[in-house]
Amino acid sequence: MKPPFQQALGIIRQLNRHGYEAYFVGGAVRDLLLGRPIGDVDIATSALPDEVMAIFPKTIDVGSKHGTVVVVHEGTAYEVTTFRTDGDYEDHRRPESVTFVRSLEEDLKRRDFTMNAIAMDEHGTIIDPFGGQEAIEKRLIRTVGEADARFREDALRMMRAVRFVSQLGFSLAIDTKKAIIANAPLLAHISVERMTMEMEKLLAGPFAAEALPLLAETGLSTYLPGLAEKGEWLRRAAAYRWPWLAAREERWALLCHALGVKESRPFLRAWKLPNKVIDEAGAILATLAAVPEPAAWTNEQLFLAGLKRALSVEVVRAALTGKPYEPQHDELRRRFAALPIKTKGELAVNGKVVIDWIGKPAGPWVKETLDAIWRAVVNGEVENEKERIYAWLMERSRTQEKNC
Ligand SMILES: Nc1ccn([C@@H]2O[C@H](COP(=O)(O)OP(=O)(O)OP(=O)(O)O)[C@@H](O)[C@H]2O)c(=O)n1
Ligand SMILES: [Mg+2]
Repeated sequence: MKPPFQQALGIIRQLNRHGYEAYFVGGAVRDLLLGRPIGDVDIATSALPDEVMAIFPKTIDVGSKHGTVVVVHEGTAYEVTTFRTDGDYEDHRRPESVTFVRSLEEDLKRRDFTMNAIAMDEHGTIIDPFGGQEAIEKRLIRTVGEADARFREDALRMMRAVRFVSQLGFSLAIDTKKAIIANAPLLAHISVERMTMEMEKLLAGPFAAEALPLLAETGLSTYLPGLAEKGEWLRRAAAYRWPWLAAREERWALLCHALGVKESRPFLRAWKLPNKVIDEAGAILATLAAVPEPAAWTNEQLFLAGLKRALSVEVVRAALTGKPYEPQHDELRRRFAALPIKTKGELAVNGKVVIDWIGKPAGPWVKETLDAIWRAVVNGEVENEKERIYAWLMERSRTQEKNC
């Protein structure tokens, strides 16, 4: 058996030895069949949470009420979840209570999509009662059983469907798509945080250009933060090279640009993103506007942006225009390396030195003077050396006096 299943096999065997059924389930089995990199390995079992905790020496009760116990096995944590059907759904979010069942098939039946409802036993045998493998072969995202019911249970599944389109390049099965269109308003019951997690996976997928217009086509965008009026823009977002982007800040910046968002801050705040992401995406957009083409970077702009952000700006521009970003990146790296200083901290003088030289009490003039100094250094007008800067500063005040 392949890693990482091999490492978790001991848990399945141990449960089997105690007379319980146990299988690998969910995304890991799907990704194994797809030949994709495998994420977290999840295990489903007929053993009740207490029974699981009694068998394994190291367990963490992360939600035994919902059936989930974390088993720490050879240093790795695995979620082991008792076969269950979800109880009553309130507000179309995941349920308050669950009912434990003793059959695998009942457990698989409550899952979202057929490709996610496949199990694998300790011998690597696939158990696929709902045609998940067939859906994978046909590259289709199809709900297990009645689509309306699956989306009413947890409305976030509709976002998951479109996110899988972006990650896998699959299509939505006709009935599944129809049900999303019909149930899209239920998304209003879902917390922004959960929507944002799906949106970030969607934006990072290799097929984001196909998934974004689908948000508009299905009507989901009507219920997403700041996207209600952006249907036409989302359709046009298909033209951009989303997979070229490497960081979440770049993706959110491109989304703002692609949607014609005038003020990125309130838009990104509505998605409840961390301030660091909001700030960086805003800074990328501001610099993109200030530097209208790759050849237009001044030394000062490059210094202020720093190399990392400058590269982000060019990759976002490239994603918008479709022109390759490598030549711009090479040029920016070369120019940044040639800057005499990379940060203001590297300046040979500081505020205290300048106050000593000029002999005036501290005030806004200190920052103004330091700004003039780093600009002169970055532009090659003066060497980053104390005496040279002193001479340059004296010369500057002479000319300034003359001009007054
Ligand atoms: N709203 C949801 C979320 C999850 N699941 C089920 O729980 C499994 C694990 O959920 P999760 O890890 O959230 O998703 P994955 O499908 O594993 O996707 P990823 O690769 O992003 O983890 C899914 O495969 C699916 O069977 C579900 O039925 N409904
Ligand atoms: Mg998973």
